[in-house]
Amino acid sequence: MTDAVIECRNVWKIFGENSKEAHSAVIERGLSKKEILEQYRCVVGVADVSFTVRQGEIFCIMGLSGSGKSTLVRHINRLVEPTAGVIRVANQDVNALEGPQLRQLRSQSVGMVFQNMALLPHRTVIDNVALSLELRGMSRADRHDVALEKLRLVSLDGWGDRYPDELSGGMKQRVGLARAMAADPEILLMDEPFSALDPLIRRQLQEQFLDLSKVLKKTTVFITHDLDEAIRLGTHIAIMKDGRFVQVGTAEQIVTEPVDDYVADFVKGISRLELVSAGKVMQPLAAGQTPAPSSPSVLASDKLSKLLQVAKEHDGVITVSDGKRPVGVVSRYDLLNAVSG
Ligand SMILES: Nc1ncnc2c1ncn2[C@@H]1O[C@H](COP(=O)(O)OP(=O)(O)OP(=O)(O)O)[C@@H](O)[C@H]1O
Repeated sequence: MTDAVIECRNVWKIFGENSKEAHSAVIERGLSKKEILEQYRCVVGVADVSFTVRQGEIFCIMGLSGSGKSTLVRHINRLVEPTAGVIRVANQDVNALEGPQLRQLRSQSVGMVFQNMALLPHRTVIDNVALSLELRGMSRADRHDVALEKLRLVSLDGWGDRYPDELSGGMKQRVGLARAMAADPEILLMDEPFSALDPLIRRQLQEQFLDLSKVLKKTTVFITHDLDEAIRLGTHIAIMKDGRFVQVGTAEQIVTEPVDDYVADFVKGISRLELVSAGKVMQPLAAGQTPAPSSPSVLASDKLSKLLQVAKEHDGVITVSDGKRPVGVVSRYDLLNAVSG
């Protein structure tokens, strides 16, 4: 599709001197990460990963430590070169970019936000935010205008003249976000940007980021260890293991249809109430079947929390409609089953 902003096709990253031989061996003989290490002294960072992120989407990548998340994401601005595969950003082959085009990709098209963003301690907050604009040669007045606007977006107006060590951890992260946005990149790569923060601040920053994302329509790849965060933010979620994508889908798909025990372990204990929809848990109506007219009705897109509310007030089955006509029913048994997973 034309609105794909990031496309990765069959990307492999194998670290080590014999990476090409190791890559051929893994393609021909399907060796595991462990076997590649033993036989070729190479580490598989990313194994045959393909994905597309469209304009305005937030693509979340999850996986245990060492599963390859950071290595994969760093291919997008070519901080890492692939052993094989193609990475396209805004229809450009990233690995074919040279000198000025590559610099442009890194400084203007793609912004990065990390956990513990390093701010420059001897610069004020506003001068930290305006850094990329200064490097581009923008005048002081103009870059301060842009930086002030970005500080406002992250609710830090009034803090521009302070120094980083006067700010809390959460405020520093917000300055980091404002700095990334001041460069106005089309793409944001976020590597666990909120994970060092306490849960309340983290939640606030997530909400702020979601709001900004809707307004600014940035295309984002977001690494997180926290499934709640991925569910809250992600248009799609990918689960990685040993360099591979084990499953890619919406939060609802990942939680209700985990493809294996590894994914099932990730989603264990996640509340389904705001995630799973009536359409997913209903029994479809058979041809000619009509639900009792007295049964209460919800929409197929309504979540389990809504079904529970309705079930508190009515004993019988609940009708599910597509907005025009009934398409299924949910019994108490179906509902309890869906809530307990
Ligand atoms: N420069 C490197 N040289 C050799 N191996 C590397 C290098 N960078 C990463 N690796 C290996 O690649 C694999 C993936 O690492 P990566 O840092 O991408 O994982 P991650 O999922 O981001 O982990 P974490 O959640 O801990 O940040 C690991 O086995 C790691 O040891």
